[in-house]
Amino acid sequence: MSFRIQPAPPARLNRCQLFGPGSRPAIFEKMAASEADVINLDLEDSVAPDDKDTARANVIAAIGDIDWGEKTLSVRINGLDTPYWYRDVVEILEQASDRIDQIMIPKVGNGGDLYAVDALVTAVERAKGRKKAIGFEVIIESAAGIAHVEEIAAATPRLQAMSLGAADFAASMGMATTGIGGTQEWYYMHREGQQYWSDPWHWAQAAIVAACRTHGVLPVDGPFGDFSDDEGFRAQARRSATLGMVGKWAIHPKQVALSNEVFTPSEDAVSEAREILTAMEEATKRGEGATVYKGRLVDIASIKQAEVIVRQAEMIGL
Ligand SMILES: CC(=O)SCCNC(=O)CCNC(=O)[C@H](O)C(C)(C)COP(=O)(O)OP(=O)(O)OC[C@H]1O[C@@H](n2cnc3c(N)ncnc32)[C@H](O)[C@@H]1OP(=O)(O)O
Ligand SMILES: O=CC(=O)O
Ligand SMILES: [Mg+2]
Repeated sequence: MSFRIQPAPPARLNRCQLFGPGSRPAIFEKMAASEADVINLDLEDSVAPDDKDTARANVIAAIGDIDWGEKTLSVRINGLDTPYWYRDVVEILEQASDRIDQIMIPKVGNGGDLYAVDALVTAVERAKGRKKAIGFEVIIESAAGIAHVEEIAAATPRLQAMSLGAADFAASMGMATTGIGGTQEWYYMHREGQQYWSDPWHWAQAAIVAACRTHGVLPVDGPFGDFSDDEGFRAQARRSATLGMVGKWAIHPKQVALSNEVFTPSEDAVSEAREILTAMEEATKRGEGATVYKGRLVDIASIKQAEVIVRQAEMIGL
């Protein structure tokens, strides 16, 4: 309980973030033509060390040269524990066109990491007279990141979105898996000869959602590595949506439609939400705070739940 009003996150679509290596410019036009709401041109882990400079140059050129439409355009820079990151920030902000919307900072461990990047970004923006302030998005993908998740969410007004990076997260936590996201073979309960799989990502996702919602940041689920497993992707994305996340990464173009499908409310969900709002309007006129809709309780909290879905539908134009 608090007298403070929960801040609204940025009012933009973030159902799918499509990634592509900055060292592979042949796919940039395909990324731009995709149905993803956000494009992440990667300078980090999908780019080999010897290709870092070329990838950076490719990305700087592509930001201005390619028609990215209405998409949010983001570049994932290298981590603060590498020799590359400062050059990523400086060269992008000195040389790339204003079309870039965000930089994504991987492996953040505390609020101080964002302070450092913010200081550098602010200095370059001022020096170059850049009019459009760049936004930040971060990846929580380490033990330190999840331990300081709320501090990170509160660290800078530039922060727009926060993703869970299942691959690095698993490595940092020492998890016994090489799978990127999704069901993990050993994470099960056993009862009467049956195995019941549980969700090892749940607690980290819930912590991210809570930190994000407290500070008006968009919570996003990261990669699902097995791009041949559509049902696995769908199940992971549905769990994320149920927990309050607004979208998911695609590390292959075939995952874009799956992510958009899950994070776009269905016609039935939208009409039900609208009906709940109507039922509550009528209840309010009768002086009631609670009423019955399709045999179940709806009350003032139901208005807020329904509004989440209706707002989402309105943004998408449904
Ligand atoms: C853990 C993390 O950090 S995840 C984030 C970082 N990782 C990444 O960015 C990886 C992004 N994905 C990729 O690099 C690639 O999709 C790979 C390596 C997984 C697979 O690449 P390919 O072997 O070329 O895939 P595939 O042959 O199935 O591609 C099918 C088509 O999609 C295109 N394509 C492949 N990846 C992408 C992409 N990310 N965006 C747009 N188009 C793509 C291919 O060019 C090909 O196009 P075509 O039909 O016109 O020839
Ligand atoms: O960067 C993403 C991850 O899963 O690691
Ligand atoms: Mg990572």
